[in-house]
Amino acid sequence: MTPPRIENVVIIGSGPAGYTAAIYAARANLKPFMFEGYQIGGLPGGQLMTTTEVENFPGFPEGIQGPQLMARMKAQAERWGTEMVTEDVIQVDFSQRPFLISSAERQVYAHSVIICTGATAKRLHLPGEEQYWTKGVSACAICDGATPIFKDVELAVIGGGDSAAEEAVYLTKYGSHVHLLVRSDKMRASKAMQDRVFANPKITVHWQTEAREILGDGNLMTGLRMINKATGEESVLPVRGLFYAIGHTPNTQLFKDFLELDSVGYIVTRHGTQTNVEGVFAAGDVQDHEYRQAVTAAGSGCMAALEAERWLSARGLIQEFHQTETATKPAETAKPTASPEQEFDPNAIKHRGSYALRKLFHESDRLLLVKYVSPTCGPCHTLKPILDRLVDEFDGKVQLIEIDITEDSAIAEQAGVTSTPTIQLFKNKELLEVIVGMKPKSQYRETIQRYLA
Ligand SMILES: Cc1cc2nc3c(=O)[nH]c(=O)nc-3n(C[C@H](O)[C@H](O)[C@H](O)COP(=O)(O)OP(=O)(O)OC[C@H]3O[C@@H](n4cnc5c(N)ncnc54)[C@H](O)[C@@H]3O)c2cc1C
Repeated sequence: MTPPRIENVVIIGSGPAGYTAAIYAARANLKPFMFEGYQIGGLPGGQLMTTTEVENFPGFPEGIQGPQLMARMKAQAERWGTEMVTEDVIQVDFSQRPFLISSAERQVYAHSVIICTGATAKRLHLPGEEQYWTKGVSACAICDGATPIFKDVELAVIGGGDSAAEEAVYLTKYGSHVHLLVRSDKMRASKAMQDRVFANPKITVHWQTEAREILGDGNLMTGLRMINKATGEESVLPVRGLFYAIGHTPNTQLFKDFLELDSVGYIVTRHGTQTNVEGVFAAGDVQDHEYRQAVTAAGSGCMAALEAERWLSARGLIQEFHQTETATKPAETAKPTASPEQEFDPNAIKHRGSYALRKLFHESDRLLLVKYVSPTCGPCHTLKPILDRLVDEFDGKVQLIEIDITEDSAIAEQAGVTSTPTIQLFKNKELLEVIVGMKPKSQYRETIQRYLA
């Protein structure tokens, strides 16, 4: 029997920390293996897949969309030979060497592991929150506060700790007034932070107050319904922005039996990114409750890869993989593309744009999978490689058409698309099923199989 392959390094998580670790490990000829994640601890690409403009990542003076930034990091990690699978890790065993890392689809052995599973900002899941997320509602004032929609309007922050106090003060730079909603009759924030809040004439603290509902005009948030728990009185604040500062949950559930965690569940690291288990490193938000920025996560991802390489090298465990010529060659500039009419091939499996959709809708006798996406939609980026691979499994019986709703808004409106990703299945001009949002991979496969049967 062939012994199982043992990876030099497995990276768990694909936010800025994971991709940066992958770039460094791959360039060190370690050929890292990455579990990008899928659903359990956030999207592949991490938290920035849920935001729009990122204005503070160095190198992008004009700003960059979160999903675009992550796509660039991913491409860079892939270019240098990182092997990636879009799967969640569901179990690890750090008590044995090599370590064992398992997803629902495979088991991987590794001499070293870099954990970059990030943290998830806590949300209250209030009525209206889904609808107005990124349209007024945010979990990161430092990231989103300077966005034009928050300029010179009233804003609200929920929370009573240091982050809430800091964010309220920070937001006074942009908003006309900031309302701080504190659940109890005192704040947990340090005395110094509280003093800054109370001394700021642009902040009103609402004690013993809880938010109940986010109101909006269908497009943007316009208000917040809240209740004073002491008096029972309900009122509406005319705020155009709401920032949660109620803490983060680190994605460390998987590791609690093996790694030292602090009192709130973050991985404890020493001398950079080392955990209490030799050969296991942690980088990014999963071990940092203080800075929680893309650039600090990327920085610690770099440190973890360098530390893993040194650790492997000191123990003679490295199996080197040399770079291919393609990786080391600078990327070619894209060639000009032909018009949709010239490009259209009725027999192709994958298509893009309204021209292809119209032609296939009227002329194809195959099952059509129409995927509506938008450039700022994180889950859309995640779904792309998954559906691309899936339609290949069906030997040409399915055709996939991608519609970017920002380019083909009329088509999207006609199709009744209100959020992305939306998948519509058609056969012989008949709409068979609509799937909204990102679902488990098996659901897409089963749905296609059902209509092909
Ligand atoms: C709305 C919003 C806007 C933000 N804007 C900015 C900004 O403008 N500038 C800035 O610097 N920072 C911003 N931040 C903060 C920034 O996104 C984070 O600091 C950064 O993404 C942390 O990177 P990370 O790699 O540590 O983790 P994350 O980005 O959280 O990535 C974690 C990764 O781990 C994966 N994962 C989790 N569990 C598993 C598992 N079991 N198996 C496999 N994979 C798993 C997830 O799928 C994900 O890929 C923002 C955050 C939010 C929420």
